[in-house]
Amino acid sequence: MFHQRSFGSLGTHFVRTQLRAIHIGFRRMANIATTYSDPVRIAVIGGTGVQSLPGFTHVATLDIETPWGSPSAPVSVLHHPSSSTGKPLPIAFLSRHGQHHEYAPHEVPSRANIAALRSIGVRTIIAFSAVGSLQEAIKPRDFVIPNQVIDRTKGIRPFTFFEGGMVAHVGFADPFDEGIAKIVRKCGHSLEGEGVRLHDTGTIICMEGPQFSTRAESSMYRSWGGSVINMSALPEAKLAREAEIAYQMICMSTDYDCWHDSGDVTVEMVMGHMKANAENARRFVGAVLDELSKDEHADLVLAKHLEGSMKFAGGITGVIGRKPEAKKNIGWLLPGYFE
Ligand SMILES: CSC[C@H]1O[C@H](OP(=O)(O)O)[C@H](O)[C@@H]1O
Ligand SMILES: Nc1ncnc2[nH]cnc12
Repeated sequence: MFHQRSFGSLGTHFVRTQLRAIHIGFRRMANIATTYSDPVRIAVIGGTGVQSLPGFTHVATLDIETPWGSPSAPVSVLHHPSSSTGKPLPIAFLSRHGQHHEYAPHEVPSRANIAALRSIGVRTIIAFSAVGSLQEAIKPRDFVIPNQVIDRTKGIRPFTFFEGGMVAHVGFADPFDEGIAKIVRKCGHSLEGEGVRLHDTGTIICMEGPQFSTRAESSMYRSWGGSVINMSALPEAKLAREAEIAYQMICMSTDYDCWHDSGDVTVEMVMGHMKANAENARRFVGAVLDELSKDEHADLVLAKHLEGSMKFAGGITGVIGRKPEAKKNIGWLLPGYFE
């Protein structure tokens, strides 16, 4: 048993190393750059079933190391052919659960993900999530643009950049970005009738997982007014707020969790709906990027409304009390804020 286990882990390491080598080899063969000199302002985080964004021109793959470790995958820089400006719009794409869905929800390195995106200039994130529906009216394959979240994670995920000698308390009354949400809703409605059904608002219950909910929990969440349930909105949205990034989730319903008589949620169910509706998700994100690339949204995309907010939220620790390691890390995330 012992031998089997140690051989197994060596084997896994070997296979991973080989896969990485093959992957880097492909990147070289495909002539994909490993650096990108212009700032990238918009990122898409892909969730379950969205490990890549087909239909965009892949121009660079960035391996970024942060004080909080490596992100869940290399960050891809894609060019979106903007219909409004004519210039290609660079966007970053990051697969939340890794390139092959190897990170469970509680293992996703969210701090590294958000810090890595911020470090290349990202100020707006559109995050995808596969969710269970807690309301009859939200049918499988419907999209929901959430405006609230209830935290049912268990405190086992690192959830702040500010600790170890730098304290911050940032406002989180509205966990998503209403300015970005308005644009996302408008784009979603423009696709209605072409297979997209959209719910303009909703409350996400973000549970710990990785196991799905019990029937009692599912009923309780419904009685709380929850619209949908996932395992990924937090701490991602909180960390984005601390990084002064405008963050909006787009949820796609894949099941009725376990409260409904149509059958309990399974991974097959989630993946089946994600796969069947992938083209709608792609068209949806394309429409959102088209709209965000317009000059009139430049300040919104740059999250000017959040700029500088952490100087005050994070200025609570007296200069003498700031620990060098924490200061160094925060300096990496928000250069020049706390000198
Ligand atoms: C595979 S079902 C549970 C899984 O799906 C959702 O992932 P994501 O939000 O990344 O699309 C949910 O949050 C769970 O992680
Ligand atoms: N029922 C569910 N519970 C939690 N996360 C989910 N993601 C998709 N369906 C889900």
